Amino acid sequence: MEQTFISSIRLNSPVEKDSYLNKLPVVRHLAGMDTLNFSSRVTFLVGENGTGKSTLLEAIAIAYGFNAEGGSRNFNFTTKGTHSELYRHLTIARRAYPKDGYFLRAETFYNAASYIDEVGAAGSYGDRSLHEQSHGESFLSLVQNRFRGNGIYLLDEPEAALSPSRLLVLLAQIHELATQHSQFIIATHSPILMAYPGAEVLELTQAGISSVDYRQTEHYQLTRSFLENPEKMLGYLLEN
Ligand SMILES: Nc1ncnc2c1ncn2[C@@H]1O[C@H](COP(=O)(O)OP(=O)(O)OP(=O)(O)O)[C@@H](O)[C@H]1O
Repeated sequence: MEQTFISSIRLNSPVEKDSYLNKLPVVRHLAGMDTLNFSSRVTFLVGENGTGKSTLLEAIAIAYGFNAEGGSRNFNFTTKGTHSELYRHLTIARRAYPKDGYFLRAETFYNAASYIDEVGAAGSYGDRSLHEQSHGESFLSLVQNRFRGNGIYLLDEPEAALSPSRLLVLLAQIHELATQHSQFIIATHSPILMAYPGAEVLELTQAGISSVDYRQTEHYQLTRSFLENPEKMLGYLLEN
């Protein structure tokens, strides 16, 4: 088993009865299990839209000490306090302390970039304001310039901004950082990313959370069937 910074999480108290969080299968599942273990250097959270991947990742990030809207653990800004209360109910088992860390969310990346400009920290991000780069460029710039290794990196749908070739660059960066003793927990829909060798793929479904081979995921199977025979699938889809 590899040494990870976050080795497991558990629900330490019941979520408020009238909260929407109780309806999320991931929360119900956590309530019914002892711990959810993170034993690989790279863990993917996958599943259908709305299954609670971002909610879980955000709660892990806040409980670990990150700013709810993203950034390093030194970031301290809020533009819209929309995060859930789940973090209050999470206990995180830490096996070691990282030298670096970042919580990256596609949806609040713009606000994090503004904060970096405001505090004059662009030097650590490739010496160019992230706002002067395209979404994908700024995203990769962040990973290439700011992620230093020996760190914990929580990424929410990093593929959102990236072309397929840049996604492969990201995969190589993840590998380099993982071999430098980093841990990644990544919510994703990308069958390319989740193919990272040795990664654990945790699939969130209505039934709860299970560890699967990435080839078993709907993301992989649907993308593969489509690309193998687009005409067939489009025929079914569009015939009416
Ligand atoms: N403030 C809220 N009140 C009620 N329901 C909410 C609230 N915030 C989120 N939800 C619901 O929680 C569910 C889980 O949302 P979440 O963003 O975690 O899903 P996800 O798995 O990350 O989805 P996606 O793949 O689309 O990013 C969604 O069905 C969403 O509508």
